[in-house]
Amino acid sequence: MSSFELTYDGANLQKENTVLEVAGLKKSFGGLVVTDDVSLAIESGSITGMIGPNGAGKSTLFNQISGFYDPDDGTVEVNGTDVTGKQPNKIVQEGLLRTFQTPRRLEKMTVREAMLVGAQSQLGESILPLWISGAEVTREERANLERAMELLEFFEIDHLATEPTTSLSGGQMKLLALARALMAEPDILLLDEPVAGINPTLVNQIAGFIEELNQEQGYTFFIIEHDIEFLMGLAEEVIVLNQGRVLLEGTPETVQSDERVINAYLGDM
Ligand SMILES: Nc1ncnc2c1ncn2[C@@H]1O[C@H](COP(=O)(O)OP(=O)(O)OP(=O)(O)O)[C@@H](O)[C@H]1O
Repeated sequence: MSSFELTYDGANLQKENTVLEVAGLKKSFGGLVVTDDVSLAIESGSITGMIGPNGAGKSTLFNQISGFYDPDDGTVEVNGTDVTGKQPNKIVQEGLLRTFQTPRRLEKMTVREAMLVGAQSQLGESILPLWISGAEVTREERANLERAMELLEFFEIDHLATEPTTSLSGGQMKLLALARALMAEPDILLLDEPVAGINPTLVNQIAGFIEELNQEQGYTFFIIEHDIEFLMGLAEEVIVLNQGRVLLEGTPETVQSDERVINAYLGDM
């Protein structure tokens, strides 16, 4: 595995050790209550998992935290700043970014271009390089290009840099989604099913990447995943969501042996 130097400085950290704090988040669609009074806190430098049955409200919760949905009630704080109801790119600027279950294919772009456009849309800034914008390449653009290539190397997809994103496999798209997310240098990354539908070798490889990013570079992760082995191997803390509510929060051992969790979720697997 190649390494890359991270310019992460934790500058956004203000509140003691808490990078994300969610209080009383509620969201309904029509008459359906999807998240119901969800409160949780994520410590800086941790890996936290979230499990729960299909339709429990996990992705909806991530959408509210990251600004893709407006909560009906409740608050979201990132690094001590209230970001409730803010646009996703503003929340990225505060240090929180989410990935999606199904990454976009980014038609007509090469992998390298997708990295740079990713950073642009995530940060709401123009960082398009010369070959896209025709403008003079600034020092910042050069730095972004360098970081893009370092990240592609880290995820071992640098050989695909000039390939169209449409030629990537599902697993390679998952790696690209992670690499693009890191362009923004978020303090906390919310990953929505980062290993769904990919082969076991790549699942292990992605677990290794996440572990390295967490342990050696200090990134905080909050991960939704149905692959229990993957999640329990990575997370120190697991939150169980059931019918829009937090059923339980605890270590992987506590959660896996809890009868309510087995009945509501694990028993079906
Ligand atoms: N934009 C929306 N409009 C209407 N209903 C929605 C919307 N988004 C989510 N829902 C509904 O909210 C419920 C929870 O969906 P959500 O995707 O959050 O569940 P989940 O726990 O992530 O499930 P899964 O594990 O299957 O991905 C579902 O019944 C879903 O149909």
